[in-house]
Amino acid sequence: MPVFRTESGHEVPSVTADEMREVDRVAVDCVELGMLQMVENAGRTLAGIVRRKTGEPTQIVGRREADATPTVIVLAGGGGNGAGGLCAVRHLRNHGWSARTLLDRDPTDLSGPAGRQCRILTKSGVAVTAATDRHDADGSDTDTGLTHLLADADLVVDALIGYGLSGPPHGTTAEMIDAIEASETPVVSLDVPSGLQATTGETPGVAVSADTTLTLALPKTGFADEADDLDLRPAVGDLLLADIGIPPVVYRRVGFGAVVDRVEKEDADATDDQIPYRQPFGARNWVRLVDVRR
Ligand SMILES: NC(=O)C1=CN([C@@H]2O[C@H](COP(=O)(O)OP(=O)(O)OC[C@H]3O[C@@H](n4cnc5c(N)ncnc54)[C@H](O)[C@@H]3O)[C@@H](O)[C@H]2O)[C@H](O)CC1
Ligand SMILES: [K+]
Repeated sequence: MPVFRTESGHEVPSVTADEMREVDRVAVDCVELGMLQMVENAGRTLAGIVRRKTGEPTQIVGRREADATPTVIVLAGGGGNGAGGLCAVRHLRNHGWSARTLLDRDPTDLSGPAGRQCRILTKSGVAVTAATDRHDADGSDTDTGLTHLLADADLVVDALIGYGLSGPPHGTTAEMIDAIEASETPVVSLDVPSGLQATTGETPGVAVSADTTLTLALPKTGFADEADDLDLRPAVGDLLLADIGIPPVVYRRVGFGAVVDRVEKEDADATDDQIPYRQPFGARNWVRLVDVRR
């Protein structure tokens, strides 16, 4: 199991998609942390990273006028990953960023956390549309029109698919991944670059090549390439880890991870509440992961 390291040398164990699902389950069932709370923490941190990357509305230099508003396009799917993207749109707009979102499906097809985040946006007067609903002046199809839209943006957020990828991306989702790949606009992927298997790092079909990946709670095993001396996969880009508020006792209950084991051995008599699993975040709610060891 690859162990990731922060810039200051703090070690963070990685998880497979199934282990992450188990962390989620324990967080919800045993600690009563709500899925929507975790989504909110993910979306808010994502918005913060996007703001850092695009600059204050009055401070942008280079591509735009000094007083321009940064434009961010969030491409969102229908699962937990899309929910985080929709949440980030709200936080970006609250801070004055021009953020809009396009879904890989009709908004009426959303349920669960994505449905809730979508309703919060629409009830706040923010339009949420399917990428296929776009009617471009030049009559171009979804794929081409979307590529133009992305090219005009300052940053694209990829919140289409996270650790829930099942088989090669298909339909509108695959077209949206193609459009991201065809544009040269910087991409921030939420949790996992869409199309990449979180556990193995394989790409069964089209996949996003991210400039930055903001992964949630713990890094995923597939981010390190077993065949290439555990190097970070280039498709992950700059790897950041977000704190989504999961308390250490959840990781202990799930009972995985070399780092967790080692900490337990050092403090074998500690009770659940005392296990000193050291969160790597320090004073911030995200941290950069720079390398990996076995
Ligand atoms: N503790 C956490 O880590 C939390 C993670 N969160 C986020 O939730 C996702 C996982 O959510 P889930 O709903 O299980 O799956 P996804 O959103 O990744 O994907 C489901 C979504 O994708 C579609 N889909 C799957 N495969 C394909 C395909 N081959 N082609 C097209 N579409 C596909 C599927 O139909 C669904 O719509 C995790 O990654 C985090 O981002 C939360 O923030 C809560 C806590
Ligand atoms: K994603």
